Amino acid sequence: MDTPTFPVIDFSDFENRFEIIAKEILEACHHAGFFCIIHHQGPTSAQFNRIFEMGEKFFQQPIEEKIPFGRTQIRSQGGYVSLTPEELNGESIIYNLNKSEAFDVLPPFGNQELPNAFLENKQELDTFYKDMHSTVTMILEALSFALKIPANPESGANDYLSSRHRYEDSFHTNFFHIQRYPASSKQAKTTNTKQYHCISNNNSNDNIAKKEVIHTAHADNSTITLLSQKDVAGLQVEIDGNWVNVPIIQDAILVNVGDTLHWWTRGYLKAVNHRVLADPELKYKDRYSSGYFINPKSDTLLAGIPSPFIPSKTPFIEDMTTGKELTFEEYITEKFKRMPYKLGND
Ligand SMILES: O=C(O)CCC(=O)C(=O)O
Ligand SMILES: [Fe+2]
Repeated sequence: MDTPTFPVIDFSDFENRFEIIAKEILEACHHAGFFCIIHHQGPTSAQFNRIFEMGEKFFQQPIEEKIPFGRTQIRSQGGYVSLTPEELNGESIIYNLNKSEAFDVLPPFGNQELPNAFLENKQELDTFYKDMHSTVTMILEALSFALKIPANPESGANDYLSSRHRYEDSFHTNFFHIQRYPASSKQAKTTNTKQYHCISNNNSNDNIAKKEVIHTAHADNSTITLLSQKDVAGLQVEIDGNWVNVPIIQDAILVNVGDTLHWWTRGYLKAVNHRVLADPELKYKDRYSSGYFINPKSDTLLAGIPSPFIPSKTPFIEDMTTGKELTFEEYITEKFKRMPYKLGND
């Protein structure tokens, strides 16, 4: 069998080519669960690089400067995720099981306390955030259309999914995760090799030595995630049981289905495992990536999408059979209860 290729979807002339693009998105979400968009109207690589520069400025400081911004509970909102176990006021800071440190930026209108590296570029950051969300809206509208969900009877918009992920409702659910994997020449030795537990199946024949994996195989919790990797490759996605390398394409944005959308569409749209391997370049160069994790409003019922593609009845994930339909808040609480170990919200 041929090795699957990574889906690339061209967003040029979006309005006129809407139906074609929508179909391609649906096919990619149904099959690969992962794709990248090119010629889109969202942030460019140059804009992402500016955000990575802000991250770099923050990360390169001594740990004492970063600790005051630490995230201290599994579900806490925003802030610094450390590479090593650290404490803030006697509480453990959430630290990364992967070989990376991270900073989670919340949507701009919530007044998150930000370190200077971000605060001094607040306006640029806010614009970037909004632009990212506009891209999310375009993708969700296209998906609603391709899933044949009836349009809004008042406005005619395909807003079934996007109206449940409105920018102005997103403060407590969405976050932008900026991540730095230090060059291996600078890495301290860590002994932690625990894996994320995730709901999606992992049928992979994964015989890669653990030491080469710098972000273990997992599916995201989100509805969808918008990802970007800078300069140093290494991201792989599991498609049809094969690990497929995700190319770095100038100005492309990666998109993937998360567990919430997988559950919500009863498995029609797939949250697939992905991981990061140490690329040879990582020896000398830090690797940066970012993820914008989109979640629905807390009271959104994750059931009953009026689409002919989606059977209305649960259950399909054995683990999560509860006998009743769940809101996002109930679903995520239930999910975290069942997960022996979970880091951050991604
Ligand atoms: O670093 C990457 O390229 C991927 C990161 C990722 O999958 C995540 O943060 O959920
Ligand atoms: Fe991920």
